[in-house]
Amino acid sequence: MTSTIEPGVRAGTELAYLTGFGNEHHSEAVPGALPVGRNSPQRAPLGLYAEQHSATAFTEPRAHNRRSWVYRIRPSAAHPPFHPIEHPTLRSAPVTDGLPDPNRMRWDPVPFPGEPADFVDGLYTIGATGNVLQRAGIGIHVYRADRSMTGRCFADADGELLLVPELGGLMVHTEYGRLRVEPGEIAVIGRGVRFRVDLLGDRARGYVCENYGQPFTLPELGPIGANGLANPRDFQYPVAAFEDREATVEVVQKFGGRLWAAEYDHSPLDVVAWHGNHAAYKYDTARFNVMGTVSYDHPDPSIYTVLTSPSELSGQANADFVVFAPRWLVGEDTFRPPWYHRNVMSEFMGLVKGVYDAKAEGFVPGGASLHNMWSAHGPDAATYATASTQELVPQKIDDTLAFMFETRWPVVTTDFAASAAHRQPGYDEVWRGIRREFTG
Ligand SMILES: O=C(O)Cc1cc(O)ccc1O
Ligand SMILES: [Fe+2]
Repeated sequence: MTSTIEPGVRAGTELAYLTGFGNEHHSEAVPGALPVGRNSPQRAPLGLYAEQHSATAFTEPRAHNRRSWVYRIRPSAAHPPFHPIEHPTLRSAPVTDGLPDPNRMRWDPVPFPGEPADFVDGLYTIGATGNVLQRAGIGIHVYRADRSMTGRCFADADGELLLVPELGGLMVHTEYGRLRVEPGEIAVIGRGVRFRVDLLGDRARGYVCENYGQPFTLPELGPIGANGLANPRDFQYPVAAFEDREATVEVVQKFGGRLWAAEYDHSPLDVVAWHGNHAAYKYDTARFNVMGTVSYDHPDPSIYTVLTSPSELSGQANADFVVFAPRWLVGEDTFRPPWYHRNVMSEFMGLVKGVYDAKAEGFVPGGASLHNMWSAHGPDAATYATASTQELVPQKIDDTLAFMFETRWPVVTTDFAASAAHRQPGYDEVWRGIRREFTG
């Protein structure tokens, strides 16, 4: 395992978590670091600097408001100028070198870069939608890394980052503390939170939803009731852990669709204590309480929503994160896989492990598919043949995890993803073998 602590670092505490989605959490790595009864005393305890970090406007309703107070060794304001840097495979919306494309698309896993790459180097944009400067839409990326970030931190001012590891575990060191994330788990790094990623193994790969819009929250449950789907208590936030490190650290931030870098003379992961509801968190999808039919028909996949980023149009999400987790299928007189459909929402799918029940082959872990708005899709020919004739005994879908980033806007693919060698040219063929069965 790569070291989780850089030289000269003093980590405040053991790896531990605070539980509860969106709670007013509080944590101090050194006893007495957190002020009591006020956010900004004349002098903060232990010679720390108080700083507010907001993810929502001050005036947003309480139910949506996200902000935290951090108590740090140096205020974030103490930094040199940022200068733009290049990144060959990272793009933002609007994607100007791509085309909105009605074709169904599928890709094999993106190859690892030819040269050593950390989490930031290996980012690769498949597509994006909306407008990064207007805080609407999403970017869809893959990360590929074969080395940890050393002497380097990253922050995204353009969006919060939902990470879906597929290969290899990550230790994510954030300003708010550390998250250890393995495939099967997800992490969300709040907008503007600085972090660096260490690999727990030799290589790591996964998917990223960069959410330019409103922060992810839990979906309403409606008639489901007070419990179910992703339960709030299963979301884990880091305890404070800081780096007291006087050395050159390159801080890279994504701002307005570009990367900017500045050379700090200290680690910005120097928060000794914090309280609030804007941070970073993780969730184990094995905890997802899957709902499904116990009578007939395949339900709409909205019942698999883990997190949603609402848009200003009620019910039409800026982004939904949906998981297809292990579950029992028991529907009677029912075509059990997803039905054939055309959808206003655009559907990007990835696979963490196993086989997805709508695709008998070709959709592989680390691969991806994009079914843009109203593009007709559904089970491949082999899946239809099996599911329309098999005996309908109770069946467990097991050892699998597929997921979907769904958005209300069409996704524009980057030119390099659309023309990539790992794109499957014959994807349409999976539906070609569907036979005419009309008997009327
Ligand atoms: O297209 C897909 O495979 C995703 C999906 C799954 C499902 O169960 C119902 C609808 C849907 O779009
Ligand atoms: Fe679909």
